[in-house]
Amino acid sequence: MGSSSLLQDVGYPVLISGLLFLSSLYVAGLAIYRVYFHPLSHIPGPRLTAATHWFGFYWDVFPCTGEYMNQFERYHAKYGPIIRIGPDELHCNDPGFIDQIYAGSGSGKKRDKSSFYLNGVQLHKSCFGSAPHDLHRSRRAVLNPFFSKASVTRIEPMIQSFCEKINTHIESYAGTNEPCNVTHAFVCLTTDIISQYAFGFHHNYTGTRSFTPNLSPAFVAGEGTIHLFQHIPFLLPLFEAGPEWVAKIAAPGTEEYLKYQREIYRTVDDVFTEKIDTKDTKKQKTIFGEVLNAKNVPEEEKSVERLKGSAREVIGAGTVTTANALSYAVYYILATSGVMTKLHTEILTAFPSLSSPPSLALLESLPYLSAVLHETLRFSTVCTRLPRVAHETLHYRSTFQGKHYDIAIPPRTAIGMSAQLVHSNPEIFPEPERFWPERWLDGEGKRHKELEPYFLAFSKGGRQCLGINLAWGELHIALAMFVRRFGTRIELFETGPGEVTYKYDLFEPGTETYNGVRILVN
Ligand code: HEM
Repeated sequence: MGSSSLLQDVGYPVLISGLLFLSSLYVAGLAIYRVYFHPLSHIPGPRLTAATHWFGFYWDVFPCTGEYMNQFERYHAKYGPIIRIGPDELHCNDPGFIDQIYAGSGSGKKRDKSSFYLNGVQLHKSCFGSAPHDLHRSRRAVLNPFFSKASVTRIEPMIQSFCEKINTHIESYAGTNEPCNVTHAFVCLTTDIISQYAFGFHHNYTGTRSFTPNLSPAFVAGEGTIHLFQHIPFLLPLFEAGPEWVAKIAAPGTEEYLKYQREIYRTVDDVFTEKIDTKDTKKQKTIFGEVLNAKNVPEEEKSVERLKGSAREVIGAGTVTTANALSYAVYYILATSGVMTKLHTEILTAFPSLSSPPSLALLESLPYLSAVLHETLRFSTVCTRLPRVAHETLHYRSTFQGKHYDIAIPPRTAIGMSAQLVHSNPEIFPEPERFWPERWLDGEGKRHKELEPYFLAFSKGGRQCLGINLAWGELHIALAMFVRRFGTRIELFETGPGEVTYKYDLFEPGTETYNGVRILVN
């Protein structure tokens, strides 16, 4: 019997009903399998999260945006330290398990990234986007030397000169009663620094006193799409290949993100066609010049596609993160009684002459500056859950909130830990909502290291932030130069806690208003 005679016999309504019935049966069967027979079925958590990804979609994509993470605390309170937050994903809220989840390569343990997580950005040709452990290690080895402490020390004068440039603009606001947006100032600063270091040239975002244009709106919009693409990955290549006007209609603001991305790709093309000379070893060394010159880097790691991936990750990861932290620092220093006076006094002693900034090594030895920066990063952290996929079985055996748990997590399971939850854990950070730099200092005012194991701002292990030394360098130099120059002459302008309290998991903290931290200079 042909298909047309089958249709004539049963008719469309019956056929469609049959298909719907079979689909429902499949969906129900899959849900039952996931809840009762899946290798993770023994892990506690709400049934719906185990049964379907659409639960996460509901909280993170539609009708909510980036709010799934905010549910975890109450799930943990109900179900325990390790919970199932998706059919294939777990979340842990016990800081004692950090070293298991984020084990370093030195431990001999392998950690992949989860493909669901990476779907959101699809940076396949980068370290960040390399899911398998070994591939990640080999790619990271190429970039590691450029982010060592010694490399950051070499570019200190460059960092200082960009800081001086933005501070001169900020100075021009003095006495005008005109607010200056320091979030935008710091985004311009970090963008020019990382571009200069990567390519030996920059777009001069630090060139205008209004700090516009800057990449802040592009990043906010771009990060807003990550959850959608995690759930519906085929949309991302379409978005990236499509015209900017389509992006503008579909999700206003994302066209700016596309523009930024295309600009980076053009820059890498210019490097390859030698319009930009990164190989001139007499000039300041650049990341891409060094990679292309290196004899020990395999040729396939020098391909244009590979370097586009790296350029995107390095420029993307190295801008808004550090700029956010700097602007959060300014907010908390000005909003918390006594902090500016104490910090200004410490910095003045180490930095007596405005025209000769001290070395980074000296700045890093200042206990209160270090405490202020750590306390800032406790709030201004990458707020998403950063899952890792262990190759071995993980055994959680511990007492959590008075109850003993013995849970075996099968190999190749994605499990993450939200830095935001750890950083607001009152057992580790008493009065977590309070900005209190002294928690990082001992009774004599010296820095202690007791809280270091719970400091997750840069994540931990083999996939922790590649740019951690550069970030610390920029944070110390920029904040010290800013506070030295403006100290007690500045005040907040129409900036409340909504600007620095994040409500949404948009990778970078998603805040209520996105106006940025604004100040008046007297
Ligand atoms: C305060 C500033 C910064 C914070 C809080 C921060 C935080 C993080 C975190 C949490 C990760 C782990 C992401 C994951 O697990 O998927 C990460 C990765 C990364 N960061 Fe940063 N970051 C900062 C600054 C920088 C800077 C200045 C750079 C410079 C290039 C940078 C480059 C990277 C790269 C390339 C990765 C991917 C590393 C890999 O997968 O091996 N970051 N960062």
